Amino acid sequence: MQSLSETDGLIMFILEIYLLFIPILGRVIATFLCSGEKEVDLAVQSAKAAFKIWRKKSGMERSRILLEAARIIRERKDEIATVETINNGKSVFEARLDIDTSWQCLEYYAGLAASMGGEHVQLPGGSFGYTRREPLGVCVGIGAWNYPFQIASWKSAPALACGNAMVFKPSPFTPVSTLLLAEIYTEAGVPPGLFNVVQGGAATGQFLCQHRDVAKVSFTGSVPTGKKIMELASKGVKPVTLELGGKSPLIIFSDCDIENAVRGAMMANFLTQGEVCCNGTRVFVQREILDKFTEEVVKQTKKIKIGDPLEEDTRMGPLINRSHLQHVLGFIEQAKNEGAKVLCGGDLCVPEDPKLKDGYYMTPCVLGNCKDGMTCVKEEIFGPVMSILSFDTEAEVLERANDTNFGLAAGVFTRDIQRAHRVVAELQAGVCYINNYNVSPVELPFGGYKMSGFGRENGRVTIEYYSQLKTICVEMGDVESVF
Ligand SMILES: NC(=O)c1ccc[n+]([C@@H]2O[C@H](COP(=O)([O-])OP(=O)(O)OC[C@H]3O[C@@H](n4cnc5c(N)ncnc54)[C@H](O)[C@@H]3O)[C@@H](O)[C@H]2O)c1
Ligand SMILES: C[N+](C)(C)CCCC=O
Repeated sequence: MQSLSETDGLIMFILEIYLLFIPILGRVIATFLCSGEKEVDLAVQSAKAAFKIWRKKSGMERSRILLEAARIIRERKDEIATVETINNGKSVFEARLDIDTSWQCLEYYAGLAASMGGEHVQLPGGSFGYTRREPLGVCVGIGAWNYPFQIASWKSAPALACGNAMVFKPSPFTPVSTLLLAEIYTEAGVPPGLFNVVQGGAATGQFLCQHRDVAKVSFTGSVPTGKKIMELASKGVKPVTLELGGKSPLIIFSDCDIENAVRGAMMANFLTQGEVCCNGTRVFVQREILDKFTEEVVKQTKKIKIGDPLEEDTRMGPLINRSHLQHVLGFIEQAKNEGAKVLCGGDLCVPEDPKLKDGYYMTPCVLGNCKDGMTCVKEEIFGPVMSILSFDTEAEVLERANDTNFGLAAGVFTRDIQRAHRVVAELQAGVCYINNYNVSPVELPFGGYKMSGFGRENGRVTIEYYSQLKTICVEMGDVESVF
């Protein structure tokens, strides 16, 4: 049974049922049963049975099934995006981009599945050794609510390509779209139970992390929860991947293409209502262009169309829930008290359409006159709030940009190619963008430095996080015993 403290007042746990509120309308659309210890065990056991079949398949066989799943996702893209929008609140325009990076991820790992292998090493006297890259077993994926379908795809695609099974727990705020992914994998031909979904909050997550038949935990969420997951997993000496929060710097030098820098800053702050882990929310602008940049960014921010995210031209929908909305507005109040200036937005927004009156909408906010010590500059807000800071020199901005416990992402806008590479080499962040922000080609690894986590998603390297290496030593002569 879930404890009431986890409900945040939004999803009300009544015995083992919870009520799902949708952000667009601010009302209940469904009820769900939470998975308890028994259901978690059933899911793990069925994944374990499927793993026995799946691990024996060749890479080519796994590849074909993943490609089929990718094809079905592409075919059902609009439907999945609509479900994601209803559940999360992000604009359907953006949700479609999330679905694109999901099927692309499946295609990418389908492409790698057949070429995963070990190496052969010649030893003296004709003896030799070789390595086998083997799956881990039943892996657990635990997701956040901001990119529900994408997170489940980014975790399951490499896991399955490597021959693992996965039990996935989405956030209880966004339980729906992951079920479509499970349905699609089944339709594509994975053995029943290979990708299982359990529903619930912290308690369900804990059962998963503690289960003795779970080989690995891949987690996306906040730093405090990440620490708990690491502690739980350590008891079973299970490897973990942690994709955690951030407070990333975006550095705009005065020699940049200013129109692109403004577009980049908007991409870095306002996707998914600002509820993005890698957002570049500390926008450092070189003093010579501070006024021009700020004026343009405020002008563009005021133009963002807020409203029903299912409408084609809407670019900002509601935040995930009421308590998060209040949390974000609280940061803006505090920023004002600490001396920041609200240049636009930062207010509750009631769209004209009466059916949206109870939704969780706010106007995107740009804060000026920000200083390094302010709370809005130090803490992850996870809402549509951009903090603008000025700087004078490269050395100074690098020091200030790195002065944080987070290290997920960073960006730099400049026309000086030497400076761009010099600066990113010094930035303490797992993902750095030059002259763009928040694009996510699945061919490139994604993940953080410092307290933003470790392990990676996407890219070739992620194979290493979902497999283990076995060494086989083969003797071709007689045993030379020392005894
Ligand atoms: N680095 C990334 O790739 C990435 C991506 C998306 C979101 N995030 C981060 O996620 C956070 C927002 O998401 P959130 O509010 O859903 O995070 P959260 O940490 O509250 O919850 C994440 C998931 O963990 C589960 N959970 C909570 N307590 C648990 C416990 N004790 N044991 C096991 N599972 C538990 C939740 O039910 C949910 O499924 C932000 O900090 C954001 O930066 C990071
Ligand atoms: C697709 N983005 C924008 C890079 C976001 C990745 C997941 C972070 O929350």
